[in-house]
Amino acid sequence: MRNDVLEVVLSEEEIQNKIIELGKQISKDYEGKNPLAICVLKGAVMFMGDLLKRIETDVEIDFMAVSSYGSSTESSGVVKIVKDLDTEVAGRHVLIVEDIIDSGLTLSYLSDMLHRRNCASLKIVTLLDKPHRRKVDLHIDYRGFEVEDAFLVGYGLDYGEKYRNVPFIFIPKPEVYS
Ligand SMILES: O=P(O)(O)OC[C@H]1O[C@H](OP(=O)(O)OP(=O)(O)O)[C@H](O)[C@@H]1O
Ligand code: HPA
Ligand SMILES: [Mg+2]
Repeated sequence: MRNDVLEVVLSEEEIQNKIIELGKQISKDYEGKNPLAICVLKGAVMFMGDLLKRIETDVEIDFMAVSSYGSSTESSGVVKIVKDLDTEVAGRHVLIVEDIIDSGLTLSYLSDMLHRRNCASLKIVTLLDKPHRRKVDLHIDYRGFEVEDAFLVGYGLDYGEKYRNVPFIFIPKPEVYS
């Protein structure tokens, strides 16, 4: 075990079992629809890879990179697009794949942008949801886990770009932030 873990919040097994469930539901809902899954980089990269393997219908993929946290644990409130999509979304069934929804600012910004580009439908799947932190109203179609109000890392989630490669999700010891 790593020595910077205060508490393991979700084990590798819990995460993977939940992804199997989400994959089944999404496969059923999108049967025959050829959806476009959009990974919100960088945090959603692990979840995207594991989830796609559990979706049984044909899916196309693309990536967007946005950033609002930088090396802080609080959203700056300004969503910066670092990389836009390569794919035309007009007329497509878009599924946004996110690791965590916290204030909701990132996804509210992205959803508005994709609606303006005239996608045929837009749904959101997130592995983690922190509903108590929400600053804007947001409809979430598929949710893995509701989590407590603590800054989490691992499985794609970072603090200052660290911990993304850890296969489980945890609360780090307080000294990590100092
Ligand atoms: O609901 P919000 O308060 O907007 O927070 C959620 C977003 O913040 C994180 O991304 P971040 O901006 O840290 O970029 P990263 O994915 O590259 O870490 C996370 O991956 C979500 O995209
Ligand atoms: O809890 C979190 N951890 C890492 N990144 C985040 N971005 C929003 N909330 C979080
Ligand atoms: Mg981050």
